[in-house]
Amino acid sequence: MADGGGEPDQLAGERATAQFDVDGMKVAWAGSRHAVEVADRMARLVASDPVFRKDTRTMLSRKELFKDTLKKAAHAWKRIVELRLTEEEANLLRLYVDQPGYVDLHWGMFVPAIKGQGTEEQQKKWLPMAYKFQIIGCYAQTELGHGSNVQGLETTATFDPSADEFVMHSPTLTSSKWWPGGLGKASTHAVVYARLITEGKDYGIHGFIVQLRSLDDHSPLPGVTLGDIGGKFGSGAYNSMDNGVLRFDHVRIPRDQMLMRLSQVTREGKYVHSDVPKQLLYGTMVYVRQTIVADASKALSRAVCIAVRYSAIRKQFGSQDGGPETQVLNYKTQQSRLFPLLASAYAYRFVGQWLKWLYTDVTQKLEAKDYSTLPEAHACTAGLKSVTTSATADAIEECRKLCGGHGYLNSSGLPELFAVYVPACTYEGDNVVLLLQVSVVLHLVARFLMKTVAQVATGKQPVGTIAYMGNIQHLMQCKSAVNTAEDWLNPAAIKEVFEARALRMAVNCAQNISKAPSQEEGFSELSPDLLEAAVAHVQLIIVTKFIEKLQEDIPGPGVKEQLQKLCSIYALHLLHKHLGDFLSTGCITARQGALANELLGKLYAQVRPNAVALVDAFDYTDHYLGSVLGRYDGDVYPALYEEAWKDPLNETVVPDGYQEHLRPLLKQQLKLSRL
Ligand SMILES: CCCCCCCCCC/C=C\CCCC(=O)SCCNC(=O)CCNC(=O)[C@H](O)C(C)(C)COP(=O)(O)OP(=O)(O)OC[C@H]1O[C@@H](n2cnc3c(N)ncnc32)[C@H](O)[C@@H]1OP(=O)(O)O
Ligand SMILES: Cc1cc2nc3c(=O)[nH]c(=O)nc-3n(C[C@H](O)[C@H](O)[C@H](O)COP(=O)(O)OP(=O)(O)OC[C@H]3O[C@@H](n4cnc5c(N)ncnc54)[C@H](O)[C@@H]3O)c2cc1C
Repeated sequence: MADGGGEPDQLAGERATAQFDVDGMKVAWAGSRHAVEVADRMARLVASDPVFRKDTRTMLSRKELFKDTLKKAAHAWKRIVELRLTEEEANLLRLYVDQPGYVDLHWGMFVPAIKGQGTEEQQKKWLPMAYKFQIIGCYAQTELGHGSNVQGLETTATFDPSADEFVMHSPTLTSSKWWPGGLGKASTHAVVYARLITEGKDYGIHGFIVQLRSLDDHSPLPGVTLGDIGGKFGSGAYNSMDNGVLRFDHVRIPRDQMLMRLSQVTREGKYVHSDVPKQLLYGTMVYVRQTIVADASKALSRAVCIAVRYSAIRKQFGSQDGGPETQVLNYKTQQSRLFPLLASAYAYRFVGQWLKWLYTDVTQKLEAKDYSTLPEAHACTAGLKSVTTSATADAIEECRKLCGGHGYLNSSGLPELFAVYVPACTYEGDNVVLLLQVSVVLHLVARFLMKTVAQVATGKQPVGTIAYMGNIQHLMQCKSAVNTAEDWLNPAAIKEVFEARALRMAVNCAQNISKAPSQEEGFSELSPDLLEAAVAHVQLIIVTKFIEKLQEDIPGPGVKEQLQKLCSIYALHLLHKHLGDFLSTGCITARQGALANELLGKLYAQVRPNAVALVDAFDYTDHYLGSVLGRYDGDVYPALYEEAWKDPLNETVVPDGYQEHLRPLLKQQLKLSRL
């Protein structure tokens, strides 16, 4: 339809200008042809099922929304069982249902916590029940008074040897468990983190499996107080989740419900710690942080897909001589705001795939009792979770603005996407707190290297993602050789300046900390700088993993070439954004910074004819996108128009409240005017 300026054929035209094989790009994005096929099948299965409709979700009351979530979760499970879906298929089906709910915590945290921290015997007992949904579990760690500081949790689990039981208790208001998803209304069980006390001694935080609700009528068990903590940011959005509050009043559980893989309490009440590092208690968080990084690319690519397609449809202003209006995607400002986000979506996708590999590798090593890579796994998951979620939340909001006024409508899908996504900056570790964890590692390495710089060639070399720091002698004094804008296309030139920037920032911090009266004071004083050093290090990891991805065989005409452009855009837009870091650490000159910006402009122009095809490669159904602006067919205006009429306000022509509030007001004003 061409009525009123809406031109769906516009997207067909955009697709025709693509200079690469979109199917090949789908494979590069998904990771394999098999992954494309399964994702496509599950997405279509969900999209074609009326139970999974979500177009009126933002108009539901909290109670209706929660009930709708229960219905969808139960229906999804029914389909998973009926169709005998594999674990991979079931996870994808749940992803495409796209409604946060208790199942996310059941599969995402309760089951992994038992797998990671339970003994074989405990796994045999609890996992089959969890796998069949005979019990529903959540992850109850955070308390009203303590979230980031896990060591500060107050809930107690005191061993009573006379009964061979633990007594779970919430001694203060601030010890109430507060936030756990699925806890408020749905869960029957929880893995509860509490201070273990035995023989009068406090042994710190440990995990316990606790039944909360009756399996007959779902009522809370004696001594257990449970509820939902209340409405959250945005309409629809994360309000489908029953984040909950939990208090214990001397609730007894059998001793064997303490998760005992890391440490045990004997029948007599003796505390025994096995030879595994204590930090494995945090293993579930490492697992989830890794999945959150992979999810960042999904959320970001959805927002970018909407903004790119709509920008190709939307037209504003004509040429001076009254010619047709211009697609807003042709404006250089729109491109310079949007294409770095498109490039970031691909960058996060590839770093997410790498992180999954790292996590699997570390897990295998842990099983073989090799704990050497645990700090690397912690620093990478914490840092990448922090940087990718913060950037993604900002990017979704930027995409909303890129869609102008219509982006602010719920029907654009962007307000809800933002509201669902933005707590990722807080949950599973506040992003600042997590970056500080990374900076501790960087500071230690930088301090060590500064001390041993003379013997660094013979000394113990840093490995993994901090290996570059071992190249300290070169990186502290190197000068970029870039002389033309095109020189910045060389991945080695990019890598060198990102490494030098990250290392110099870490070393500067370490030098300044060493001048402070104590390391603790120095660390506190310098913490804003340490955060920036950690960000520089994490951005280096993302850039490096993108470059490494391009060294792989990537089939499909033109696919690798497009990815090379996106990789350059990703790195150079960061260089442009953080120019102050690169200049102040002396890694590049002002002229080299200007050359990078010059190249960026050229790259945007090269991406422009491919932009729509690059978002098509994400392979999202209209159902999953949930946006009238991002429709595959580009038929935006009729859809926007139709969507408006679905609003409950439009159910009557004259609004409710007219008789009580509008009519008397209007009549009164009329009378006054006649006086
Ligand atoms: C089906 C598949 C789908 C899966 C997807 C599911 C996703 C579902 C999404 C649902 C949505 C939301 C879920 C949200 C759930 C939550 O939010 S759960 C609660 C999360 N809470 C936190 O993240 C708390 C953050 N705080 C911490 O992690 C720690 O307290 C902190 C690391 C900040 C500090 O730890 P401390 O022990 O107090 O202190 P330190 O002295 O700093 O550390 C001691 C040493 O331990 C090392 N360390 C710390 N953490 C880890 C870790 N995770 N792994 C390994 N090592 C760790 C640290 O480096 C220190 O080491 P050192 O002594 O220096 O060598
Ligand atoms: C939607 C949602 C779902 C959640 N789901 C769960 C769940 O299923 N299970 C569960 O157990 N928990 C859950 N949580 C809780 C979540 O893990 C915590 O909110 C999170 O870990 C942050 O802790 P906090 O709330 O104590 O923040 P705080 O630590 O109080 O943060 C407040 C401010 O202080 C700053 N700050 C804190 N410490 C430091 C420091 N050392 N240095 C500098 N600045 C600092 C932070 O950066 C932040 O700006 C959920 C939270 C949300 C929002």
